[in-house]
This record gives sequence, structure tokens and C-alpha cells, in this order.
Amino acid sequence: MNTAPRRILLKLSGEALMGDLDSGIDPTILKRVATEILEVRALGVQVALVIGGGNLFRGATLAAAGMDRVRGDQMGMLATVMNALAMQDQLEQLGGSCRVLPALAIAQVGEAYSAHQARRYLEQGEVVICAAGTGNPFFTTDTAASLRAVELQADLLLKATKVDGIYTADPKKHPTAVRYEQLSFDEAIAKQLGVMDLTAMVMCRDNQLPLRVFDMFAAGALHAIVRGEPVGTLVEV
Ligand SMILES: Nc1ncnc2c1ncn2[C@@H]1O[C@H](COP(=O)(O)OP(=O)(O)O)[C@@H](O)[C@H]1O
Ligand SMILES: O=c1ccn([C@@H]2O[C@H](COP(=O)(O)OP(=O)(O)O)[C@@H](O)[C@H]2O)c(=O)[nH]1
Repeated sequence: MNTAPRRILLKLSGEALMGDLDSGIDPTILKRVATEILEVRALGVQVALVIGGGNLFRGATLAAAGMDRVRGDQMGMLATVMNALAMQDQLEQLGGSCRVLPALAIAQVGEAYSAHQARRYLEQGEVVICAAGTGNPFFTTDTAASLRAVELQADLLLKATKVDGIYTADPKKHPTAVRYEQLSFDEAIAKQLGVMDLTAMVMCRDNQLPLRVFDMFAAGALHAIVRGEPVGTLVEV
């Protein structure tokens, strides 16, 4: 897709927000990402966000250490809410307007997520952060991002992560792996190209939602993508 999208859903990994720290959020990265989000907003692109929680807690890691998985996933989802609040605060400090809509009931923190309400806020020009993943354990924020993107009728799902696209194999383990510019969901699924979880890939494929995977640390990448430049890897049906 080379035309500028009207509405995007941007998925940011929690881990990428921590930069070189061991956990938590690097304020410099948060500010840079928030600035780029407001730049594309200023171009008229509607922006919904899903932020991961891996910089704070992951249910599977907590379960491996002996915790009940459902409770661990609840902690993971609450971690995504904390990241969402940090991003909301940063966006507002930069003059943006932002709603946090959690999928778990935390009324004092944000209005319960509803697709129709989220679409209304997007149309009013607000950045909408869909927090707490899907609200259900055993899912990931990648899956939450694909679900919310479909519900919110986004034209494009963007996964901002630690690598600059999808490779023939994990580039961190296979330095000779080659990056795809474009591929189909069926190919990504069949070859088990691990950058996005399978449930999320299938959700995108079955709803004809294009996905672009790109490097969250590359300055200006988001802006370039909404201008229609071929940054990272595009996955389509
Ligand atoms: N074929 C592949 N192409 C690109 N990255 C891959 C691939 N297979 C595995 N990966 C790994 O997937 C990671 C991104 O996935 P993940 O850690 O789930 O992202 P996030 O935390 O951003 O949701 C990258 O850091 C990369 O090492
Ligand atoms: O719908 C969801 C989304 C997330 N999580 C939990 O929240 C954690 C943080 O999300 P994720 O690992 O996807 O974050 P990221 O890797 O993107 O930082 C996960 O490990 C899960 O424990 C969940 O239970 N249900």
C-alpha cells in the first residue's frame, strides 16, 4: 500500500520503550516516539496505539517462576496500562490530546474500551491508547493490536519493534538472514517468521489488514511510512 493511510494502529513493544535500561521506561525514547506520533497526527493521520508490557512484566515469565498464569497475565496487562499512562502523559506534555481506554475495568484510570467510542475519539483527532491488551489472559499485545486495528477499521497495522523488518530467519541469531521488503501472510505463517505471533498474523490475514514491521529506533520512520515510503517489511494477503 503506497497511499497515505487515514487511520493507523501502531503497536509499540514495551521492551523497546526501555531502551538500554534493564526495565522501566527511558524518558528520552518515550519523548522521541511521542513527538513522532504527534507529527503524523499533525498530517491528519488518525493514530491508535497498543503498547506492550514486556519492559515491566510478562505473564509467561512470571508463570515460569511459579506464579499462576492467569494472575501473571493480569500483571502483564496492568503493565501495559502503566506504559499507556506514561505515553498519555508525554503526549499531553507535548500538546497532544490522548485517551487511554483499558480493556480491564479501572474506571479512575481510563474509560472502559469500546470500539465505537474509540472511533469517535479518533475522528475528533485524539490519540487513542488501547490499554490492557485484549483484557484476557493467554493473549499477547500483538494479538490485541491486530484485534483493535480490525475493530477500529484501521487501514494499516504498524509493528514498531527491535528489528527493522521481517527476515528470512531471526536476524539476531542468523546474521546472514535477508530482510523481506514485502511478503504474504500465508508465506510468513508457513515459514514461521517469528516477529509477530501467529494469532495476530491470522487475524490480519483473515481481515485483509496490511501489516508493516519496522524499527522503532529509526528516527523519522513513522513519518516516512505514512508518506507511503517502503520502510521495513510490508505483509499483505
Ligand atoms: N524472521 C524474523 N524476522 C525478524 N525478527 C525475528 C524473526 N524471527 C524472530 N525474530 C525476533 O523477533 C523479535 C521481535 O519480536 P518480539 O520480541 O515478540 O517483539 P516485541 O517485543 O516488539 O513485540 C526480534 O527482536 C527478532 O529477534
Ligand atoms: O491480551 C493480552 C495482552 C497481554 N497480556 C499480558 O501482558 C504481557 C505484556 O504484553 P506483551 O508480552 O505482549 O508485551 P511486549 O512484548 O509487546 O512488550 C503479556 O506477556 C501477557 O502476560 C495478556 O495477558 N493478554
